[in-house]
Amino acid sequence: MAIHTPPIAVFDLDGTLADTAADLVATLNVILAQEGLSPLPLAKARDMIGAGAKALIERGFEAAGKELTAGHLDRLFEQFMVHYSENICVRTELFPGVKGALDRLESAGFILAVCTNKVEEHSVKLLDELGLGHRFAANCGRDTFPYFKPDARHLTLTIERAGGHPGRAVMVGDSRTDIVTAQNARIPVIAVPFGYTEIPVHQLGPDMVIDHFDELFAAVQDLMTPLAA
Ligand SMILES: O=C(O)COP(=O)(O)O
Ligand SMILES: [Mg+2]
Repeated sequence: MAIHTPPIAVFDLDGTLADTAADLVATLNVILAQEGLSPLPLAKARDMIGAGAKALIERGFEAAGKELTAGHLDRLFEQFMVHYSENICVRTELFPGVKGALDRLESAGFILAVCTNKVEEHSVKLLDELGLGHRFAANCGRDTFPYFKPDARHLTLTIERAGGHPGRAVMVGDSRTDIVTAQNARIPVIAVPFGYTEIPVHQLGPDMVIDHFDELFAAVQDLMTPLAA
């Protein structure tokens, strides 16, 4: 690795940078209603987020007691993507402290990137609407590469595209998918406990858990100091 390679922090999007559940579940409920099924409460459906929109539809229909054929799922997925794109930032908000934490990392010379199982177009659109579009050197979705989380290459290729190096990287995420991805890539991972996961994140083996973004910089420093030494 070049001695001057700047450190990089890679963020998951849904449940990590932004609380997207209300808008994702609202779209899911439009699709369920269209199929004659009752809406799912937000509290029940939020933990179904994290493996992409298709998985969310599958999990939603399973919870509503209806099986889908592959063709039917594909058609509903198309409809979901159109409706969600038009309603991507109605109730979605950044989690507290995100902007300050990004500022802190940037002023310490970190490259910032996003690695999400949202499709890239939606990730770009949402981060623009949240006023963060310009902050990330790479914004890589489920369809950016032929690989997606938990495949380590989604993360390592995001790092490469952003101009970073896996040996000077840290991942921040909210789910088992993120933790496994980072572990597969041998990159340290910090978990946030306020995202979308049925199993509490501290039980999923992250290197650290932070309760608020105000704690991120210190956690990153702790994890990366030995790497930088
Ligand atoms: O499930 C999704 O839509 C994407 O989730 P992620 O941003 O947590 O990877
Ligand atoms: Mg997530």
